[in-house]
Amino acid sequence: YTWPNPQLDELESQRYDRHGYNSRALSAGVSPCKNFLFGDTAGRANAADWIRTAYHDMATHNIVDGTGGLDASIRFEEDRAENAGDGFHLTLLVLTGESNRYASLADVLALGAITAIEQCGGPKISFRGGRVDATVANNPGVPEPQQDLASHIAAFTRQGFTKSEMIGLVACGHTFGGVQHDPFPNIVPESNDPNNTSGNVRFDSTFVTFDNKIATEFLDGTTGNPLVVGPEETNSDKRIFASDGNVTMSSFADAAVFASTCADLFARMLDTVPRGVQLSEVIEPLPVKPQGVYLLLLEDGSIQLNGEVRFWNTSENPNRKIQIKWKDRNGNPCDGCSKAIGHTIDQVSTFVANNEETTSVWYSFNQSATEFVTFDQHSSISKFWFEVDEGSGAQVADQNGASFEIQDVVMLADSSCRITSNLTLDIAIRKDVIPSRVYLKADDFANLAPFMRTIDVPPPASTSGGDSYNIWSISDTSLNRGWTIAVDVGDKTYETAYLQHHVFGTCS
Ligand code: HEM
Repeated sequence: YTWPNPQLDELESQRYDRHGYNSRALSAGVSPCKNFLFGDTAGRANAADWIRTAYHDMATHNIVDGTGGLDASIRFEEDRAENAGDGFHLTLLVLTGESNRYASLADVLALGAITAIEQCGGPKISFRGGRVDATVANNPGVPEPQQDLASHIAAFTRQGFTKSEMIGLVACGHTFGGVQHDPFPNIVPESNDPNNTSGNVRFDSTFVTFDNKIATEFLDGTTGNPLVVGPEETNSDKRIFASDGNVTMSSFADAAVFASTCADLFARMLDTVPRGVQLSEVIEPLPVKPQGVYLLLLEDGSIQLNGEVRFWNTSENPNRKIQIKWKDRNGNPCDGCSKAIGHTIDQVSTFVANNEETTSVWYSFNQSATEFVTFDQHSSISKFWFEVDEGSGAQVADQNGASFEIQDVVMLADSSCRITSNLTLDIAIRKDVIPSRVYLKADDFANLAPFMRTIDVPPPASTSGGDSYNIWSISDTSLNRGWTIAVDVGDKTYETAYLQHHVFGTCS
């Protein structure tokens, strides 16, 4: 995709910015893989809960009528017997906080599962974005261990999976985690282990690692999987795994076959959404990605460009020099529209999948850079790009000629300020446009899922702000999550970058 695309930019960041500089929160929840944020560390793991939650959320899908699928409806379904245990509740507690207007809770549930799998030894999984959060529960239909094989085959057929895909998906899921005593006392006896108060009995000997031991231990008879060696009535894994004469499970003795089969099945599981929901293309990392880019109208009348840029799959090079270059408001090249941008050795991040690490380096054109990028408000900016010199001549990084576009119709003025939670926003709007509406778009939450409110900004009593801009002002105490400022002009909407952590001075 082409930057800027606020939704895909945000999903790309949550998907790929895992460790180190500018890392997002999901990976911390499963680092290390045995991490469990709610006490009892030996028996449970967030990684297992996040994967199980994604499956149970999806498992209501009906391929015939198109209802159900990965849509975060699990939050209305937690009290059903088929959703026994507190894993869903605990998962939602963590993952809700990562959702926002661009990343639905359902997208974050998918990302949580992908992060857990990829980071804990699993293969890279294709991720598409655009899931829509349900507002009510779906029909029940998550398989339960005491049900017979015929009903499990029927349940997976309804979800869109064949019998061998059912065997695969159960094995891929059950390479993580286990069964706890509390929700399943008939399957797992009470535990006296002070380190494992949930009494969790694991599906395989490596319960926080993606590997094919779920299959090899089943095949060689050493498995302790409580859904294989437990009471016959609830041995659903035993019935499922053996349902094709062990053909599928035997193929998983080859670790590469297991990994590639699981990569496909997990991706299909996560892409199972209610009919009518349109998912994006598979989101790949942008090779050169600006982030947090915004314009600020300063009190001296100049405009400041703030932001950072990530160079994917790149390592440190002390000889590297990077320039940001830009064109003026009218798309014309301009003298002096070029500046060296800054980097320090802590501006490095990493991403893990397939047991391989990818390194990225970041450069800044903001407070942490040596100097700000500023320009005159009359000439302003319309697009920018980078020139990267690794020591052997400059290469252009401009999205294959498209450059990185930025609008200058609306931006925050530096005179904006705060008194505790009361923000006074001074909004600079270009004088040569006639806005039909100026409003804030503010993120909010209902039933653990994000939604957007709008707050209209009243027109200014008098005009000010220099030759090119008028200042509109509003005070608001409710902007405690992400927000943008939008301006409707004709049938176009201009919108600022998504502001969340902007630092305001205190109002005088
Ligand atoms: C017939 C189908 C299935 C049945 C009957 C089944 C049953 C169960 C049961 C009884 C538990 C124990 C839950 C607890 O004690 O908290 C469990 C855990 C788990 N299941 Fe399944 N499952 C099935 C399919 C799947 C699939 C398709 C996936 C994912 C692809 C999956 C992923 C998990 C994970 C990761 C756990 C571990 C949770 C933890 O340790 O907290 N399951 N399953």
